[in-house]
Amino acid sequence: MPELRLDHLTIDYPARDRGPAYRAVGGVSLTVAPGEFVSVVGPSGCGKTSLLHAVAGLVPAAAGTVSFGGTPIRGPGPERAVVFQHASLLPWRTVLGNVAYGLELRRVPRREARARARAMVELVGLGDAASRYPHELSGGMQQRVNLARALAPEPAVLLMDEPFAALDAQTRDAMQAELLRIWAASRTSVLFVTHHIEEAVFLGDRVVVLSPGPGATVRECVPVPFDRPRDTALRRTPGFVALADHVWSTLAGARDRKAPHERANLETR
Ligand SMILES: Nc1ncnc2c1ncn2[C@@H]1O[C@H](COP(=O)(O)OP(=O)(O)OP(=O)(O)O)[C@@H](O)[C@H]1O
Repeated sequence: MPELRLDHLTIDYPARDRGPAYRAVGGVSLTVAPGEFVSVVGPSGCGKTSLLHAVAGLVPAAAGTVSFGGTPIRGPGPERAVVFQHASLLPWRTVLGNVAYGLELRRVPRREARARARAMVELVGLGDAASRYPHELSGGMQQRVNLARALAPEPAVLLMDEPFAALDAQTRDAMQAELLRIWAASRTSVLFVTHHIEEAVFLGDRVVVLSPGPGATVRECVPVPFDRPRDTALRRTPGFVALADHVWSTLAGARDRKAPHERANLETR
């Protein structure tokens, strides 16, 4: 199975006037093994989304490379699927129709597309809502459809950009547990960008902490040693709290530990 590799990835944005380009990402090296779940955190504006977009093939590398299975990535490809924060479903299509849509675009025969879409809709727990329209769904249900739509073409890598940021805390917790269940069943690799440290630790095999921009680099790669499957009760264990605290300290670059309310302020934009 091929691995995703970022090798000294550098991302520049051209200046609006004649000034120098803005270096958002300044040489990030990272590998994501087949089936691995890697979380990415970093200070606001450090270049997390830019990094994800470069892996998706939506933003070019100014220097360095992104490759999948040894082949350089130069644009979007079917082996990589992106899940954004907002589901952006087609309002005139049902849940099933939305999930089948991407397959139909890829010229998968309609019957097969519907069968595969049906399986994905079941996988994300929306079997009973397959014929509903997006406006009849809660935010959490819409994100499940978004996830099913991304998974339907059976990508090798799932690129997720704060997919649960717009959800309330309870739904977010439920969706994290759901994502782990779905990931375990699909065994895709996941690169997951989030502002939320507990989320990064709960989900990931590793948490990659980026430094502040401009020119963000990897400050630390923190292994997450907790067994799987992970239960939501894990979040309350001393080991989890200590690891989340370590990630937070690394992110803040601070030696002192801040009070939880200060930490919450840092995690939100
Ligand atoms: N298309 C663009 N043109 C110019 N500058 C951009 C563009 N996209 C992003 N940037 C800049 O690059 C930097 C990194 O942005 P990016 O959105 O990747 O960071 P982020 O870590 O995902 O941000 P946040 O934490 O706020 O979600 C920011 O300073 C941003 O203003």
